[in-house]
Amino acid sequence: MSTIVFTGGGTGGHVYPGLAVYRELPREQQERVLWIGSRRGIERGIVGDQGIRYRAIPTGKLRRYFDLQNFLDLFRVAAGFFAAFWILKREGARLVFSKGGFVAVPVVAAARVAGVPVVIHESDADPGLATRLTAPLAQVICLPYEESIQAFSPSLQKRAVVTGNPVREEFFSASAQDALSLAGLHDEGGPVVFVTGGSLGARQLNQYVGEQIGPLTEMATVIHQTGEHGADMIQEIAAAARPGRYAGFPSLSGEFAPLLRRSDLVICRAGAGSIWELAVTGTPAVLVPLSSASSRGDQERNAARYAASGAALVFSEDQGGSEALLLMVQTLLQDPARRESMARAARAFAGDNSARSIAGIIGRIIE
Ligand SMILES: CC(=O)N[C@H]1[C@@H](OP(=O)(O)OP(=O)(O)OC[C@H]2O[C@@H](n3ccc(=O)[nH]c3=O)[C@H](O)[C@@H]2O)O[C@H](CO)[C@@H](O)[C@@H]1O
Repeated sequence: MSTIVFTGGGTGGHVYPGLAVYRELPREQQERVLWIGSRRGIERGIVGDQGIRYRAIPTGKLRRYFDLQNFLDLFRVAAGFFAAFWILKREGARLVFSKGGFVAVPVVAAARVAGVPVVIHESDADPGLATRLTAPLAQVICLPYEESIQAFSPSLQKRAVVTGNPVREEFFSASAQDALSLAGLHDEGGPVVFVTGGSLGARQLNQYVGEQIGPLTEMATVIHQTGEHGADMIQEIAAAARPGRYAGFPSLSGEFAPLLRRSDLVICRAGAGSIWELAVTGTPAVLVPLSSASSRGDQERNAARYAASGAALVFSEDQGGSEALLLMVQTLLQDPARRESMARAARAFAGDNSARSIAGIIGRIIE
């Protein structure tokens, strides 16, 4: 029986939506899935935990600036291409589904040469480099928004389908009840603020929490996901928090969806996956996008697009420091009617089950 190959990695945003699609496939198709990722990327652990077969290939980063590493990486990408080609042939691959990230580029190129149909999905409002490189090789290009189509040439636009962003099933079904106990806290029934920096954590959010943990925990119970790089600060922040009102974690897994459901407000980066999970759980948010000075600016555009729906507010560095953010949080926590209208806007934004639509596209191609 031929294999369905999933690929994608580098950050959680290029892995979790792929898992959401995987889980919507019929069981007999799930059993045929193999994930191709990198040797050391975040995807290896996440995919491995799901019991999905995994093969690693060499990968190189695609930088937009000049660096001597680029030459080395060219060889790594070429090695990745041949490794992927060999895997696709040996497995008798029937289809490749790419969730993007650098590792996906040689896999999609190999699929094209091997004559294997490719479906790709882009999460961000405007396509990243990997999507721009792989779109011409794809049979179907799945995009989050109608206006995302404009980024492609007229011939590629014909292959584009607007699917929204796939969110894992647990975000639809999670219950808020007992969520705080999963974080080791007693639920007093008061407001809960969840601060999350996305799959890699966010130093800036960690700094804000560190500076304002006293007043924040006077207003609410605070759950804080720091990223691995912030693990060392958790103890110090906990010591400055009101007792019983703070729990910090480098990363969360099964607790994530229930905690989103229980939260009255989330403060987070504006990664595409994070935004769609907020939408599905109907959780009001303050988005603090990674600035265009330190990224390609996708989070600023994601944030602006989502905030325009009324589901979130955007806080940017030039609005002030942690005191200004605290004020915004306080204003929202004191206004339940406003949060209720934000929650309604969020749920309306989420729309249909995107993972199911993409699984349907895959199913029709491999029929
Ligand atoms: C710094 C960076 O490059 N960020 C990009 C990355 O964000 P990032 O990798 O953070 O991705 P998203 O915000 O899209 O999704 C984060 C995912 O990680 C999960 N999660 C997070 C923390 C945790 O402890 N446990 C956990 O499971 C969330 O549930 C979510 O599914 O990919 C996104 C999608 O292309 C982009 O929009 C972001 O700009």
